[in-house]
Amino acid sequence: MPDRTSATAAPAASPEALLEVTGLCRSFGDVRAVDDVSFVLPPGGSLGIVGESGSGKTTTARIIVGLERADSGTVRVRGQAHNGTGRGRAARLARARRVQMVFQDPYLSLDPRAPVRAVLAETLKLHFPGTDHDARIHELLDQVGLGARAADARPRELSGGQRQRVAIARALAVRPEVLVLDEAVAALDVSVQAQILNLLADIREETAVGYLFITHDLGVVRCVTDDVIVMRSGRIVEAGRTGEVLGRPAHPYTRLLSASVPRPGWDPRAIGAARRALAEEDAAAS
Ligand SMILES: Nc1ncnc2c1ncn2[C@@H]1O[C@H](COP(=O)(O)OP(=O)(O)OP(=O)(O)O)[C@@H](O)[C@H]1O
Repeated sequence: MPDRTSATAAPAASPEALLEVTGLCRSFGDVRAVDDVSFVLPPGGSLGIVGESGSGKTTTARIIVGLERADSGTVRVRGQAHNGTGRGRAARLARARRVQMVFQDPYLSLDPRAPVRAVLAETLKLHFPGTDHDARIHELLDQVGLGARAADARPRELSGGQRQRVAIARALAVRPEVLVLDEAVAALDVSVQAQILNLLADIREETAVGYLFITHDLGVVRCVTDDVIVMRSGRIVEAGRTGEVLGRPAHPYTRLLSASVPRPGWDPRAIGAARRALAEEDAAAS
């Protein structure tokens, strides 16, 4: 089996990195939510973070966008420190221009009563005050496949997929370098999910924005990421090229995640076997 566990535990400092996370740690009481997490996202790359519920994916994402503080470790965007210092308004806006986040539920992140035009204008005014934003609003709607008519709709009048397009447009409004997508398609039905994933692939090609995809869905990871890290109990247990990690998982935990996905010819007993292998590995490690 390939050893993919040590390569990412301490990535070499890379002048080419778009996003570089090094030795990130965060505990809540006794819970080590994020435990020495390090990875590199290259410019225009797409990296998936997978793991079961509670493995530390969201806490990692929240630290990267500045919604949560780290106990230790660094986050750098194009070599510049992105966490820790600079809590003032200007520093917060500068951080937001570099890294934006799209959440699972656009209902919670969008004001349901504000027309889409106002949602986008608010973000544009905040980051680019004193300019006329009409043309940019139409450009953004076009970019996410919504017609100009959507500008006057309120989020509650839109479908789930359309709302998520608005949330993506709002994130793109500041021309971020990194987009963190936290279970961004999990609430959508599969056909709409596919449309949004296609849209995100097109946007990456057009803009060279880098993606950090937080998801528990290995199908999503397979579709839209180049590289993946697998988290368990706050730690990275495996990392590498997505096709290789999912095609030939090296760690018993990754094998368990993979065995848990129903597919043609799938035998649910594989889950039991994978669980036993993981328990054996845990026992040997303790
Ligand atoms: N604000 C908090 N206070 C206390 N514990 C927290 C807090 N945020 C996260 N945790 C704990 O940290 C661990 C990691 O949580 P996190 O949400 O990062 O995992 P996750 O992999 O994103 O899970 P999910 O897929 O369910 O969102 C969990 O044990 C969680 O209960």
